[in-house]
Amino acid sequence: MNYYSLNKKAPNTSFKDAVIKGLAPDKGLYFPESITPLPQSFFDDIDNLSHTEIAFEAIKQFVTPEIPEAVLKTIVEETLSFDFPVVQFNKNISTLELFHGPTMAFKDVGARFMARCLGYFNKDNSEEVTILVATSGDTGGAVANGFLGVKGVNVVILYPSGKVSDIQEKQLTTLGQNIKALEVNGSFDDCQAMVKTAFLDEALTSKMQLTSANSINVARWLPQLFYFMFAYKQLHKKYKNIVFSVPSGNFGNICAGMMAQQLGLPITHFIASNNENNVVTRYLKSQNYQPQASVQTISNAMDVGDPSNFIRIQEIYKNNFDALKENLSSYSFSDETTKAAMLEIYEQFNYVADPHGAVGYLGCKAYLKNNKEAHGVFLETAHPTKFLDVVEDVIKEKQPLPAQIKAVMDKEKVATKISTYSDLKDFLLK
Ligand SMILES: Cc1ncc(COP(=O)(O)O)c(C=O)c1O
Ligand SMILES: N[C@@H](CCOP(=O)(O)O)C(=O)O
Repeated sequence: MNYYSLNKKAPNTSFKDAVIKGLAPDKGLYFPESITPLPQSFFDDIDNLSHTEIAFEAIKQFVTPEIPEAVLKTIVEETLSFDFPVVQFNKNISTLELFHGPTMAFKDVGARFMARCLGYFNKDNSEEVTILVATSGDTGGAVANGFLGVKGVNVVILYPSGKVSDIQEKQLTTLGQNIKALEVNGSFDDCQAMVKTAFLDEALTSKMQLTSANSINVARWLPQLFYFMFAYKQLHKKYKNIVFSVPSGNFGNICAGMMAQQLGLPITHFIASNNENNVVTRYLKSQNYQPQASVQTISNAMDVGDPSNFIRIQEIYKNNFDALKENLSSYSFSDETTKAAMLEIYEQFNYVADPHGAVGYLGCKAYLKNNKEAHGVFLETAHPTKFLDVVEDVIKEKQPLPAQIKAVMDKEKVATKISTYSDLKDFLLK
């Protein structure tokens, strides 16, 4: 499959090149040249397909022939070595748990898939790649884990100082080897802007092959479309009118869901559930897209003021505001409302939600108020113990720690503090 740049000022390129470059030379995000819906028989037969068979069929057109089918099968099998269960709360609401991977957030799938694609492209170790990642909390840990020890790959993670949870910080600063962490005096948007600037800085790109493992990169972004198919498989016999509420920050996940819908998955509607970083909620009300400096919240991984992927969503809907509004609702919630929702979920359903999932739950409820016939699935995007302080404070109960969290708790943080783009450049050139 070939990809074009959404800035339309760079040549179209192959999947391989799009993955290795991350961002197009004109600073645009790559987007597939075509999207061919899957045959109806795929959806009719979905109950008989395993997760890996579903994933293979769904992503094949986007990555072949650069990744041969036999290799793709192995990549998908290795990527999806954990579960994606749906937990039903009642006849109107379910949650899809996306936190059963090694770093307990939904980023594990994209990071593991991309690591294997890059590993395949660099199988003869001919070219060293430096991966730059900006994280508001979870991408960093998932990428660190996914790329740890991968030959020929150096990973540099930028995270906003004091704005990620303690566990998230441990996950991205303690692995060592080919993983380096930079603690940035700024916000996630500052980290993301520095990364994008680096891609276009010839003084760097002439000396090293830089790429991204954020959802900018098509190999990190597209595998997220699997989740929506896995949920559909578990629910479609009971419910015909399925809507997804996606806790959103950089809008990669919800945009991947829209790609699943383009492939023919019968999703009735999407809900972008936001914390107070709500550029998209405001846009759907005013038709005026106004990114703003991010504010800090308890759902910190969604503290994004200028989401990268909204431009891909605009592309899917051909910049038609009415068509987008028909398929997407968006709501924004304060920390106080989010905490109240965490308590409500615990008391009513005996379920411990993390703050991001709780925002998704609230979005679901808001939409269902006027759409009572729908079944809402909110994505539980991270395990609650990644946000231990908030969760235990709200539900007033100690949480048992999963093995993945225990494994990093007592490790020593190693990070270099930086403040400006020139600090990043110096670090990379050292
Ligand atoms: C736990 C969690 N929920 C939600 C999000 C938002 O996802 P996206 O950036 O794809 O919108 C993130 C970060 O990406 C996250 O880590
Ligand atoms: N919420 C993310 C922010 C980056 O999102 P990405 O999907 O573009 O990597 C995080 O947890 O880091």
